[in-house]
Amino acid sequence: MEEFQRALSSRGVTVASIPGKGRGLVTTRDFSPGEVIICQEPYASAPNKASVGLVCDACFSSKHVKKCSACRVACYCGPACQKSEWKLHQVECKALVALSDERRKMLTPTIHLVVQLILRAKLQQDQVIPASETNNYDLIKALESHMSAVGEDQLVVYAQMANLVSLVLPSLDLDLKEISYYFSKLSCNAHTICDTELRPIGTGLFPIVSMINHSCVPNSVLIFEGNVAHVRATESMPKNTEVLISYIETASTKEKRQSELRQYFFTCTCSRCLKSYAEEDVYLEGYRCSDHKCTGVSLFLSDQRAFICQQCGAARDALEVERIKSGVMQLSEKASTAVSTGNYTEAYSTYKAIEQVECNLYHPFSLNLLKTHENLLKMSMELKDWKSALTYCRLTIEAYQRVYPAIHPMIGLQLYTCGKIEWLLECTDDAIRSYTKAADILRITHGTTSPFMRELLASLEEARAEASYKHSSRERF
Ligand SMILES: C[S@@+](CC[C@H](N)C(=O)[O-])C[C@H]1O[C@@H](n2cnc3c(N)ncnc32)[C@H](O)[C@@H]1O
Repeated sequence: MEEFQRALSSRGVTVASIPGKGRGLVTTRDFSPGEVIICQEPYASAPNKASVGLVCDACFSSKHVKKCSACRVACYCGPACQKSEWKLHQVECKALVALSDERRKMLTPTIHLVVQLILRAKLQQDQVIPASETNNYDLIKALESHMSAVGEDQLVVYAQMANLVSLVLPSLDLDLKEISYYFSKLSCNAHTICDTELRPIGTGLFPIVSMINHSCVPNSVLIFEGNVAHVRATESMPKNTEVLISYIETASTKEKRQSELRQYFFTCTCSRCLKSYAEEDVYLEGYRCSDHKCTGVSLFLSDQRAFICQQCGAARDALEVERIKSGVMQLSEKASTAVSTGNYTEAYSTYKAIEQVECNLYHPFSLNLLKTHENLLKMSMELKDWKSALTYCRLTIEAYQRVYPAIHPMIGLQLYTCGKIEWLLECTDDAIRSYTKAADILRITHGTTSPFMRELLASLEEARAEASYKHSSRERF
């Protein structure tokens, strides 16, 4: 631990005991917005089901990926990644080749992650592969597992999964109880690895990042480049500030956030969660007043068995609301089927029907309506209907600005999409405005050096050049 703390202190952070939270990561110097607090490669990582075979197992790049010719499971983007993983994969490869087709099917991403973790630990202990002060087995051993709080049913699942791991690695003398601990550790310490546009592509265990506690009003953000974790400050953080990220989607009500956090065995006490009456929740899940001229929000009052508008007192029959909601559910199923079969025209018209019903049912700030607008944006983009796409993109940006803090990657990414659509529609000045706003946010959350950011900055330059060309042509003629 001393070596670990020494390595951290050179990065301007330390691990400290935080009342009510166990350990936490604390700054030992000032950090400004956009500064990288931690950058770390995973101790172990595995692509998710949708990305297996499409991304490199070593770096998660999706370019030039080829399968290992022996096991046909592991994938690499080139000789450098294959070589860097070879000592570990050599052992894994033999185990995979020996597996029957039936057993190969059991190799889920979580099992794969634990196999990687066990092999790295063993090879580091045998000094076959190097360990470092910030990426070694002692740090994994010291991670919180909450094993004593895990319920009976979950323990049975962990035991079954441990058994599967031992079937994949029969040549190792594995302690099944210890493997169950790994699964429990992963459940409260592993992070979902997302691509730059925040689509999940895998899971990884990062020993320093695992020291960071959660807040629903975080001061930092975790973004990945490939499978390398980057934690950046999203606000000014003076020395002695606890680094806080969000483990969950923060655009949801307190009840939903607390329920999602149960997997981590704590109750969040951030400023949002401490509010006894959260006005934002009322709007996020609220219904529209039956009088459409009224902007109030209706809440279900059980004693009156009706939804009552909090502004004008108008009542809405609970049974009628339930009937409309079940109609929306049926339409949603129809839309999902249309999406999965690639029938985007039908999906678009079904989401339009949902939007119409929801506009009459929910308050305009409702998360349900936001989801429908996100779906309509996706479908219009699939159909290359750029005008509709622009309408829905702008609507979602307005909603994101209500539900997220000003510096949030989701707002930056949506502004970037908006800029791209405006550019396609030849609305150059609008595109410049959207790209500029996107860059202002994303240079804080994503930094400036990744290919993704270079692409955004190049698009902004191109739009500016086009605008000044148009401007100068107008002056000339
Ligand atoms: C990824 S670890 C973070 C480091 C951890 N505190 C430790 O001591 O190892 C996640 C665990 O930290 C604790 N934790 C994280 N955020 C918390 C919070 N806001 N309040 C209380 N406990 C928290 C929970 O025990 C959770 O399962």
